[in-house]
Amino acid sequence: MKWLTGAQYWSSKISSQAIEDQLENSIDQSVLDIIRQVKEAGDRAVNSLTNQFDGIKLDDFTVTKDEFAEARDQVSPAFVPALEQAKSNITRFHQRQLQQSWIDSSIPGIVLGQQVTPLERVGIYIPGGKAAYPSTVLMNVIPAKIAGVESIVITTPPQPNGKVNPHILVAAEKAGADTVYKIGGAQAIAALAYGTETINKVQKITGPGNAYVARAKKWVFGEVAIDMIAGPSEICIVADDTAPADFVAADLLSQAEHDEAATPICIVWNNKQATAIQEEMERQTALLEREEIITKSVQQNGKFILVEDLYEAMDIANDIAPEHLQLMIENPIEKLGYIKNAGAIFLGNYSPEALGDYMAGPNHTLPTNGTAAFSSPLGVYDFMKKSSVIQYDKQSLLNTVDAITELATTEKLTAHAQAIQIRKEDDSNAKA
Ligand SMILES: NC(=O)c1ccc[n+]([C@@H]2O[C@H](COP(=O)([O-])OP(=O)(O)OC[C@H]3O[C@@H](n4cnc5c(N)ncnc54)[C@H](O)[C@@H]3O)[C@@H](O)[C@H]2O)c1
Ligand SMILES: N[C@H](CO)Cc1c[nH]c[nH+]1
Ligand SMILES: [Zn+2]
Repeated sequence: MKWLTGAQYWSSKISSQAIEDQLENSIDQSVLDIIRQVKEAGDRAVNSLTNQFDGIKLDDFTVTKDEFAEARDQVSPAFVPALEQAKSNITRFHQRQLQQSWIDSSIPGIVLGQQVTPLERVGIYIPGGKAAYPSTVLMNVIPAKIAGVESIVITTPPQPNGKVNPHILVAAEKAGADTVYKIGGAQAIAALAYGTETINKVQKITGPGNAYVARAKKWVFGEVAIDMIAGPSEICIVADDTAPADFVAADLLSQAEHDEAATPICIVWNNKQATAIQEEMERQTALLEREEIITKSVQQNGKFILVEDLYEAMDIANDIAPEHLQLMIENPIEKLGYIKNAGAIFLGNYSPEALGDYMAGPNHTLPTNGTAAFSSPLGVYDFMKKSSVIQYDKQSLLNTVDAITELATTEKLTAHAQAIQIRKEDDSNAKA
């Protein structure tokens, strides 16, 4: 982990941005080339890109019924009840997000309302490069189902044997996805956005992925809707002396293990505490399976930020706007009001991010890379759109003629004024 003071944090932001910009440029070049290939050559391009990036030649990307059946036999007996438990918690939480259409007719002669309609076709990206994420299947498909989306398709990278990870398939089936395609990376995003011979163009793409996936979503936005930029995982822990060093270390490592680009950050105001956490991290890393990935992510992106006090810690956390923020401090709920920017906020020593990743119920698809400053967790609302409803009776319209005419003529839009005036004239003719 890199050690910084609060002052160094604020001044380091400028130089690190330049490095990030360079990185994004090189990823953008590859991503734009991939998108162009898929747009021009459809399935043929998806085929050769899958061969290039996933090392497998596939004739057909669609997961078959036999493959679903095979997957059911491959998962351990304990997996299905664990999945069911998570499904039940995620469903209960997300049902509260369902928005209803409404009609207001409280003003006589006027009906106004908002009609809420589910999207018809959505595509969900499920990461599958360095690890497979059945939990992410639940987190994306369940809100889409609750919203009432008709067609839910999943794309996820094939494994070297040409199959999809069986846990992803079992989760897809349990959550109610319609089709799963074996396509990963930016080529999957392009196929969903523009359609190919095999894949129907969708209306919206949701789901997290690595930097290629995240940038591809950004580039296809406009052709389709996207949920957010959910890229490599981030965890930021604000820890006071009451936080057990081994818990803090374990939580930082839990997100570092996602990939080399994951970012663990710890903000403390006690040097001794930071040293204890660092020692714990080293001890625990050596015992973990994904030691190599963890070490890279910790060395490249990890930070200890040593600040003056809790309030400076919270200022910096707000500035980072992390995907996940853990407040491992005394009485954390009392400080909730200070936190403005975070995808998910975990309070206390017994609410580790891993709880939210799998089981608590709130969504784990969250804005990353500072975008939590202006975006929200994935939810049922991401799978619904709204139409406004307006009905005026004749008298109510006539009551507004002068005001509308004034506004329309101010904008020099006389055809707008005419569309209103014609109804007034119609009324005068009727009376004459
Ligand atoms: N924010 C969230 O909610 C959330 C949830 C789960 C996972 N994640 C993140 O998702 C990410 C998953 O990443 P992953 O890599 O394991 O899986 P992934 O499925 O996102 O990416 C794998 C694909 O990337 C493409 N790819 C790899 N190298 C490439 C290259 N050099 N050029 C072009 N394309 C290339 C390949 O097509 C491959 O199929 C991690 O960063 C993890 O932190 C985020
Ligand atoms: N921490 C990830 C979101 O950044 C979600 C996840 C899935 N599985 C484990 N973790
Ligand atoms: Zn995680």
